[in-house]
Amino acid sequence: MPAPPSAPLSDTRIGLLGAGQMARALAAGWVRTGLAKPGDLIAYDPSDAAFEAFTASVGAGVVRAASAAEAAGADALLLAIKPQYAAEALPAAIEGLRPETLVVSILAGTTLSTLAGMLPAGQPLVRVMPNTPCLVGRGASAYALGPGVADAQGAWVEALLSAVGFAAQVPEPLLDAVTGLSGSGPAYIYTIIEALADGGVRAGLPRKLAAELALHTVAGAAEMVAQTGEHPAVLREAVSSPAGTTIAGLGELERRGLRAALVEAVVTAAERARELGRG
Ligand SMILES: NC(=O)C1=CN([C@@H]2O[C@H](COP(=O)(O)OP(=O)(O)OC[C@H]3O[C@@H](n4cnc5c(N)ncnc54)[C@H](OP(=O)(O)O)[C@@H]3O)[C@@H](O)[C@H]2O)C=CC1
Ligand SMILES: O=C(O)[C@@H]1CCC=N1
Repeated sequence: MPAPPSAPLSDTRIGLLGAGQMARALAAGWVRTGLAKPGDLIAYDPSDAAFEAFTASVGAGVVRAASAAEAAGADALLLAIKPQYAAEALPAAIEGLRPETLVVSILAGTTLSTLAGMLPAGQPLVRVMPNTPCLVGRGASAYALGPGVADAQGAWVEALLSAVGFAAQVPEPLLDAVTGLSGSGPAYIYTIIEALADGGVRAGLPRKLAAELALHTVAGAAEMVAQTGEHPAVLREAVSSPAGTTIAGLGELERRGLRAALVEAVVTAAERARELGRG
């Protein structure tokens, strides 16, 4: 099997080191969009439960590697373990790596330079920060190319990420901020959806209806920003009648600091990514 990117995406075998939440979201997204077949994916994860969940999401036919080295023998290797385990897990994978194998890391905080120090000299390496909505084709990912990566390999990564959502190439120092915003961001939005639904219930709505209205309100508002191209403030003003309900609700959000809380959440998560990178 030729190494990426000379092979068509669909003919490239992708090894995965770690088959947990994020590996599952990416792999299932690739299969869902027809970019990969389950049999193209060879995953190593010591956890039976994680591998079973991986197979259930991605599809029958995914290959369970018996060792990290076996997964690393694919055409590209996705590093999808926790950053804290990298130093311990990578030596076993390196035994199976070929010099041309493209290593794609999604480890929060772990820099290209740290990873390169753990891999054979000259190993092509890309650092990516995806997010779990890749599972449904609505991911938001950013990536930075390592020094030895050919343009065509960068294009391969861009295609891999674009298949499951938005993707942007960035200078590596921005990736910790990306982690704080879009990597962790789905969790902030799930919290907002949950809280809106709770508010609906407090205001008297049945729980199921409140949950549906909260979900569709968030999805619809995001789609309005995407489709109209308007600044969110313009769209917010269009909802806010003078002396109306919305301005009363917004006042409460300002008093209770929602805006500042979200800003600080992103900044604090980005700082945590930097801390993880320092080991
Ligand atoms: N979850 C997210 O939203 C995002 C996560 N990331 C990054 O993705 C990476 C994975 O995160 P996530 O998927 O959430 O984590 P998970 O814990 O869900 O997945 C990691 C998996 O790796 C397994 N594992 C542990 N040791 C090894 C090993 N030596 N070899 C192979 N597999 C091993 C774990 O098993 P066990 O549980 O038994 O230890 C677990 O099943 C992290 O580096 C994270 O920073 C990036 C973007 C978003
Ligand atoms: O919480 C974490 O560390 C990972 C990285 C980005 C999202 N989840």
